[in-house]
Amino acid sequence: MLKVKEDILESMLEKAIHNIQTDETKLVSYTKKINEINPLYFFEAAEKLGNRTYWRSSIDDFCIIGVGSTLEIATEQSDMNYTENRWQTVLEEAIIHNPYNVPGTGVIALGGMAFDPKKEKTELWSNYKASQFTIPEFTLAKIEGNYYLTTITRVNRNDHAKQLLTQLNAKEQQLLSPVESFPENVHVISQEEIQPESWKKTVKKATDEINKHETEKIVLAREIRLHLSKEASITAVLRELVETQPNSYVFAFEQEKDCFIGATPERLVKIEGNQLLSTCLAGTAPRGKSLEEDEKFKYTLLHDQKNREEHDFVVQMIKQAMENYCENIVIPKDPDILSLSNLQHLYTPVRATLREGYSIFNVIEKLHPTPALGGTPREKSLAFIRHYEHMDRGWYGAPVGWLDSNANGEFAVAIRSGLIRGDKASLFAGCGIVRDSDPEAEYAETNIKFLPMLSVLGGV
Ligand SMILES: C=C(O[C@@H]1C=C(C(=O)O)C=C[C@H]1O)C(=O)O
Repeated sequence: MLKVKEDILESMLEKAIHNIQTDETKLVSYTKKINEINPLYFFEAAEKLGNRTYWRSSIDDFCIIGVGSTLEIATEQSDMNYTENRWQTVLEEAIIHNPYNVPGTGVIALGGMAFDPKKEKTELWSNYKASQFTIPEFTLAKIEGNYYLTTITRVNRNDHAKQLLTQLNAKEQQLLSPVESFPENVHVISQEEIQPESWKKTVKKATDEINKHETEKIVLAREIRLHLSKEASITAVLRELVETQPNSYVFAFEQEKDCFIGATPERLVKIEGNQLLSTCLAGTAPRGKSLEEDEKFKYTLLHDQKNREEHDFVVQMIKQAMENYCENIVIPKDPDILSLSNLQHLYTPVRATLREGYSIFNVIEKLHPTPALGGTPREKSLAFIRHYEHMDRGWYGAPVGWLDSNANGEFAVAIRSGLIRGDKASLFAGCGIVRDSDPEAEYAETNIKFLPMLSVLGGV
């Protein structure tokens, strides 16, 4: 990876074009600080400049927006080798100017993957690959009160630096100009649950399977389909998610006319330098209507054997997975509570030091799917889901996130999410089934898990 000192994009472009001998292309990446800008205004202004990606962290003042696509790393293969190799090659050949040693700046890829590439893909997810990462043409990063704009251009030997620069400047101006009006949000006109009774029967089937000692935990998800009052404005939906789900990651991945969007509380992995953070999240209770009731639910959740067992499957699996690539693994003995707007979860943070030679790709591959979204044991529970679940999860329940050229990155598990397609939307929610799960209670739990998305679409 060649780090150049020139801080003028034009001379970088000229030099890159001049040095290209063959038919190859080169990435030129230039990062600068810019004045404060509302990320959602930037997102809105980008509407006509290609697919957009939005990511806001659950705990830090950290938001990234990607606009357009300079390069796609996409594959229908299920392992991460192709993506990792391609990403490494891209970085080795890139010319990068980034004077800020801040995670999330410089060359960055944003993307996600399918929950289970072995499950047949339906038309619903036709625009999303089994693994798809975008290196955007423009990236806005808002990090701890600072604003960084990165421009990434792909040049070939026939390009003209001045011409490229004029085009980039015009787009940049469009992105940074104030938007005239903020779009209005939609509301739900009609709502269809996909086979709820059959889903409850599948829950029963899962508990039978568990009682036969075939498996210990199986996570089952279901879908609701919405008809919206008009084509949804992704900016408007994001604005409401950001406001209503302060303790969650808010994400949106556009592909053509579709957008996978949500607000998930579940971190899969965060890597900064060699410090790794993961989260075990499983076990659910509603929020109380009064402080007293809320405390009661919290206490019951912390002491409920079924929920503790469901949670512990995740803790044990993540611990084991970490042992492959990490040292200094620190896991609290007992879970804590993570309170969200609509419900609360048992929560155990996992901290560790990533050993040298391992990357975020290795960790994702080992962790996904954790028993919070798949089950225990992994292969048997996945086989059950593949066979009996009447839906195409697509990217729901899978890792989504970002990584940068300094090997930092963060991925969340894409739950509390939905796929918006114009004036239609599919929302997804699931829950962990264990020995004594009751189909009606699990059904009720999934109804609460639909709420974060359903409410921002004006459905409640
Ligand atoms: C599967 C979902 O959530 C997962 C399942 C949970 C549970 O069963 O208690 C809790 C948090 C998540 O790990 C979902 O929201 O769709």
